[in-house]
Amino acid sequence: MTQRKIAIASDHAGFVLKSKVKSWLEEAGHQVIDLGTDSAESVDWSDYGRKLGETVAADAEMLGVAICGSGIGIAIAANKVKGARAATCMNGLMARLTRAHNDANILSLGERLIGDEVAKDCLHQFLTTEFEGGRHQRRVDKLESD
Ligand SMILES: O=C(CO)[C@H](O)[C@H](O)[C@H](O)COP(=O)(O)O
Repeated sequence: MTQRKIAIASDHAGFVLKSKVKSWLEEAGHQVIDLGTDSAESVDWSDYGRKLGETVAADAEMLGVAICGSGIGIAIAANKVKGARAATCMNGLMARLTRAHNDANILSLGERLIGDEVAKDCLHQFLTTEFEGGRHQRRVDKLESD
């Protein structure tokens, strides 16, 4: 697998899975930038989603992993940032398709909704699938037109 720069962020409800994701990615040789949160103390997904969106959107080579309880709130926050394309995924097929068709640059996971094996499969698919371009590029480009 190509080694990547991967930023990760979670709220308190995603903190445990974020710690595991960090280990799995580092074991696989990826460079991980951990944007927090750093404990299970209650924080706001809106802050961490924005921070992750800004970090990933600023570097075309970077991918991101966002985690909250459902994977929804933190993705909504990341997607407010221009250039961030976060997709909440519940299985590996969704993670593969959002890379292949949407050129998603942030995988969003819900710690309260999926187990470790599903999370690992989502990560694997997300990191090993290339954007297909072509007709999909035209659609993604329209996201950036004002
Ligand atoms: O944003 C969410 C809902 O889409 C996440 O699941 C949050 O992690 C959740 O709302 C946090 O809830 P809590 O009761 O404050 O732990």
